[in-house]
Amino acid sequence: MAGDEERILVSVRLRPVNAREAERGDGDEWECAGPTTLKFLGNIPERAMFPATYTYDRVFSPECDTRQVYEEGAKEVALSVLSGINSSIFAYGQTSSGKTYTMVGVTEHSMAEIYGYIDQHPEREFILKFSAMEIYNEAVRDLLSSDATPLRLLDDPEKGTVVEKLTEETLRDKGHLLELLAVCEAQRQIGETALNETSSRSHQILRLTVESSARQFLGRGNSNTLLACVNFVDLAGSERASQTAASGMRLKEGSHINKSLLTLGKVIRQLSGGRNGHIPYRDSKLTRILQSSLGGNARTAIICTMSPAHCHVEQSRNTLLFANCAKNVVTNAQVNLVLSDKALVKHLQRELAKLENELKFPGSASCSSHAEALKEKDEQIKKLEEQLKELMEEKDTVQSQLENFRKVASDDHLNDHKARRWDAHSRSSESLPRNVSEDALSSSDINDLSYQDQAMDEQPAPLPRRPSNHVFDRITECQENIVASQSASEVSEEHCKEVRCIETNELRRRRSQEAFHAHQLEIPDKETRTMMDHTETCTDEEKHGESVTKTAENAIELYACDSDPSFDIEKSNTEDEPLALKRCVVSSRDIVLARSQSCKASFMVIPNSWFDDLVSVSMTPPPGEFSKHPPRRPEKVKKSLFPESVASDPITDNSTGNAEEESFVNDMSCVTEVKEQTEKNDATQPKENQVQVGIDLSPSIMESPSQRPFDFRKKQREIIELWHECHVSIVHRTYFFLLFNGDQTDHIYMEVEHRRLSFIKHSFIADGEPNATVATSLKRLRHERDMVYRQMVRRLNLAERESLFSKWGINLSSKQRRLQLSRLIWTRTDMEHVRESAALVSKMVEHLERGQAIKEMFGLNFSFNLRADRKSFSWTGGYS
Ligand SMILES: Nc1ncnc2c1ncn2[C@@H]1O[C@H](COP(=O)(O)OP(=O)(O)OP(=O)(O)O)[C@@H](O)[C@H]1O
Repeated sequence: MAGDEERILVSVRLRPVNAREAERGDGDEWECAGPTTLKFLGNIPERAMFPATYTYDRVFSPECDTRQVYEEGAKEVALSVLSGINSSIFAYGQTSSGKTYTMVGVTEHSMAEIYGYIDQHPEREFILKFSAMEIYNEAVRDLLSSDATPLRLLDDPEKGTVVEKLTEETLRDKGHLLELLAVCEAQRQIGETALNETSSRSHQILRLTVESSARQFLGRGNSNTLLACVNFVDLAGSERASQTAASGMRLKEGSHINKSLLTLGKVIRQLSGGRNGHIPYRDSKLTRILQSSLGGNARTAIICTMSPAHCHVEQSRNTLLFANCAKNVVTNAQVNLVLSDKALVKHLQRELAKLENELKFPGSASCSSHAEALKEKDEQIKKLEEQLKELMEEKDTVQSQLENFRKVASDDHLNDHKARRWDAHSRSSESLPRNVSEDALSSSDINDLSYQDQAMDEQPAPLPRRPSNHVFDRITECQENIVASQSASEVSEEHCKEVRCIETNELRRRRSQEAFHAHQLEIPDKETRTMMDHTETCTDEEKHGESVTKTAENAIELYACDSDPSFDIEKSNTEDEPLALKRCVVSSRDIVLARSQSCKASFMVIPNSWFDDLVSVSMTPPPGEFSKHPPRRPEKVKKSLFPESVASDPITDNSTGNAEEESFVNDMSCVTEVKEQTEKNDATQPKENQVQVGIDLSPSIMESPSQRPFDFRKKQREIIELWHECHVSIVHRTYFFLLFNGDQTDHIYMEVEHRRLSFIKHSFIADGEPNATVATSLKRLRHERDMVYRQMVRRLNLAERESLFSKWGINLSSKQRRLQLSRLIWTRTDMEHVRESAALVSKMVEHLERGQAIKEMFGLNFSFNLRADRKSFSWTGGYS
């Protein structure tokens, strides 16, 4: 319990002149000028440093009896023991000044009052214990024991200094106490000095311990006990040895007495100036034992006794100086409450709760620094956790890319193998659509294609013809290859086909019939074969040839580029026309669009099943395996794509199988063209079939872009809407949006994009309801948004991010702001939103700046798993 600071109660008692002094006529040097003032009556030398008057808490004149001294100078302090407060009463003064005389009286009065208090408080149970010791020649002796063996002092962590084996008698009653006091008096070292015939040669400490508890709580386990002790200390004389004419034993006693008193003086002086520095309690037995009473947990009263004699003026002044110091000493007495086990548990629980509360709500200054340190550490941990999370996400992304890369490599290996097989077959005799996945194109594939281009440029030779008797064998083999590779390269394989449309158109003029026939041959089911048989037996071959030629011409018109200055179709003769067309397509875009990875690029983010219908045609298994790999709607597709009006072409039948050229012939590429021609040539063809294959064959779509004015804005808006509906890659959207800005040369690209998206859109709902590819597409889109979300930290500083958040209406105080933003981009189709989305995504993707990105990027692969030897997009490094 917290105590109150108070100063030592210091009083001075001036004893009467004794017989010796009176006999010498020595006395009356001092006068009690008031209850607190002592005045020196003698002459003070001019240069003397000591004052004439002294003020203390109480000054007792020679006329005051010990009762008054007790009442006014000790009682309050002494009786504190009944309240659980330690207390000490000292008597300090030179020999024969009346210390023992005073302390005996004070002790007796205190004991009497204590017992009187006990008698007045029957509700409490008191236990009184008494012990007594003396310190003689710096040895502690038990005054209640006949054994004069010095006692050791021990340091107890709770009690402080304790005297080992000191007898402590539990008082039965007041009479018992008086008996013990008598024993102490008898045991105390007494000797005769020149000043005192019965001089106390030791420091005596009588200790009464009072323990009290409320009777009503006794035995319940929750009672509180007050425990304190009061010391009555009768010090040995503080005089100098010379003044007592000491010699021999007395001189030795004097030196020890003075040692303890000297230390006591040091301690008092030290304490009087505050608690700064070292307090030499341990320098003497006296100060060690009384340490708690000297500026500690005790109330203290010092009664300084002095002789009025002139001959003792110097000692009297020393006593007064000691008193002056003592009155400045501050003590901090506390109530000593001893808790029962149960009460102790309760108390400890309260303390624990208090400490926990301080930790939770650090309000005090002592806790604030710890709380700040904890907060700082928490923030550091949080940052590290975020960094770790981002690193883990990056790791997952890289791992995913690696797996995709491995998959592509595996596909490449497989497709290379197929390609080699196919090339072998092609070179040998036949010309069949190449169904090798573009997605899995290896560098050798690209080289092969380049070679093919070159070969075509240099050798626009007459179209080869295939022997009809090998057709179905080749189809079967091709389909086997396709089925085998389907699972590995399904996406790219299908996606490439659309772009092959563009490729194929270059050759349309010179080999439209072969290509057309090749597609016919890819429909191996019974109905198709019947149809083919029919066409082969058709006698109107010329008519059919014209029809096919017209189809090819339309296709060429669709992709013709008349804006390129290098293209001079008028200069081309008939044989050179394919070459000229090819040049047109190539030179107009500075790249062989047909050769690009554009198909994969654009379609990598588009689920492969968007093309399932068409793939089912190209991948239709041979008749014997049809049940294993049933096409989804082979009959409808077949009817749509290969109407009975399509007749066999003897040229096709007689194809010789130019491998390079045949590799350009793609089943899918022709599908659209054939559809166009079919639409035009066979007006009776049911519209139903067209819709069922998921292609919009409306005139607006099928019209060649070169044949109608180029309304860029309108087309752009339509494409943006389609992007949104088809959940197209936001990177693709961004690239496309930034690359194509309305140049005339952009026309064809936008037309292709528009048609592609229209086709995808219809594929989404080809079965009357959104198919599973929508979910796949959305999943990939979400993945892209996640990448954007992560890139924001790298590409944008805090200010830029906050500016963006504000611009996009994201509350700066909300959580997951970057995530919110990533989920917002490209979610609307208004131009302002589109521009901002494109700007943001381009910022996240390096090197994506208008003008810098060449337009061939339209055809590049925006996916993350491209082979290293291709120019590809990378989130971390732009294009590599
Ligand atoms: N106030 C007093 N009134 C009457 N007599 C007193 C008073 N004070 C002391 N005396 C007497 O003076 C004598 C010495 O007193 P006392 O023994 O108490 O001195 P002391 O300071 O204890 O000396 P020492 O240090 O040598 O023990 C005693 O005979 C005592 O009766």
